Amino acid sequence: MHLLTVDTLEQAQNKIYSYLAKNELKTEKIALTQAFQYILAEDIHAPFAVPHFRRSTVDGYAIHSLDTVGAGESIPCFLKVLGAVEMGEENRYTVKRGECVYVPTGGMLPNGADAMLMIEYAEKFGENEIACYQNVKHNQYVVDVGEDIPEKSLVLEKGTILRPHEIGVLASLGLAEVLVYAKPTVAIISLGDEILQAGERLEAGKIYDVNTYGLYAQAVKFGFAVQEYHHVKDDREAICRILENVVHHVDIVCVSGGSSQGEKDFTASLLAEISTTGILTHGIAVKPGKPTITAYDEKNACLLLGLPGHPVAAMLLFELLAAQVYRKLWQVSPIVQITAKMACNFPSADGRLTCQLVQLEREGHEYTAIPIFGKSGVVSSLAKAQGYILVGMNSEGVKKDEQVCVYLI
Ligand SMILES: Nc1nc2c(c(=O)[nH]1)N[C@H]1C(S)=C(S)[C@@H](COP(=O)(O)OP(=O)(O)OC[C@H]3O[C@@H](n4cnc5c(N)ncnc54)[C@H](O)[C@@H]3O)O[C@H]1N2
Ligand code: MOO
Repeated sequence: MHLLTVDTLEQAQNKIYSYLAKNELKTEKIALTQAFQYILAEDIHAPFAVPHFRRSTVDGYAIHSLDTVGAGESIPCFLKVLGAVEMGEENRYTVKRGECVYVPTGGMLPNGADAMLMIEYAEKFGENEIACYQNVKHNQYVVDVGEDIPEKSLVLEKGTILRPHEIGVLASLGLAEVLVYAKPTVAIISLGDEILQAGERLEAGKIYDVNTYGLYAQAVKFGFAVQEYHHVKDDREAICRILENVVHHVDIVCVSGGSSQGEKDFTASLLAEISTTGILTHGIAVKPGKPTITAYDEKNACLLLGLPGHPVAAMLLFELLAAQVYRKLWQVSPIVQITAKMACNFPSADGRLTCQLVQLEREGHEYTAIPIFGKSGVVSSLAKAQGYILVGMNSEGVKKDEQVCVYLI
């Protein structure tokens, strides 16, 4: 009888981390248009203040706010119009007391003026005058120099995931390129005599390949680049050939299936042969995902993961191992979690950390987490889930109505 000696999830993660951390993280300069979902590899300081000139936030007249003290709907004050600031042009005017200049939204404020009067509260009066029907406050509708981003301030930190929002901020600084971590390249190798590819005829005993596509999308979601994917039958020689080949040109090899101890489960022995470290972990105290294998090839700086064939386990373990360890290396903030109330009692697995997929239901301002029961081979549970909860290996479980952290997926 051969039982797996299991690592805790943390031990398995730390082993991988210690090898990956020996290599310098690869970075590259990329165009801002391509930067979505990359991770920033440098702190960004503002090279200049944003805005770098005082701007109006409305269409109206740049004025001295003190001129409007006491003005209102029935008692206007009168201001002389000097002219208009053109959009995108440098201001040429100086506004003195009793004067004003027309400025469009976003235009440059003239010298002297300290506030904007919206055109809705102004009425043309004669050739060069307006009647002002509002008591305008100092700085009203004006964005000061550096009010948005002060010069030299830290705008974005290294390790920030670039969403459209951060890309907009970088664009405001006039940056056409940005230094990011290069996406680690991934090869996915799905094993199994029973696996069919989409488009092939469904036959008794066969199933369609889920893991190649699920892992592909997981990799993209977490900032990796899938370089190649292969389906290989349970033939030791064939698997060995492909592993020996891909290990030279990707950063991570994800083998799906063959992780357990069946007659045709070759992953562990092959990863032991191919890596320089031998097997780092075979068996993690986590449910699902127990038979997961890790190894590292120092010659090619390649992480080797033997993920369980069951799709729920394969996708989850990719997240817990590859994604979380790389996020730690990149110093990315942890995966977003929300608090929810447990819908029912939920037991823990004996001596294993349980990662339980849950559905979220909203009641008013609170969320309820409903466990999705199903074995880790049940694919439909993946699409129902919005997140997962972790139930500690030494915990007795979670009680109904207890508050839990839900990691969003
Ligand atoms: N005697 C034991 N049997 C099993 C154990 C054990 O400890 N002792 N562990 C079970 C657990 S837990 C898991 S998880 C699986 C792990 O299996 P393998 O990694 O060896 O994978 P396979 O046997 O090849 O496949 C398992 C299951 O997953 C399906 N599969 C595989 N690849 C795909 C794919 N690309 N797309 C969709 N589904 C896939 C496969 O058809 C099997 O149903 O072992 C248990 N057994
Ligand atoms: O890892 Mo297995 O997926 O526990 O079912």
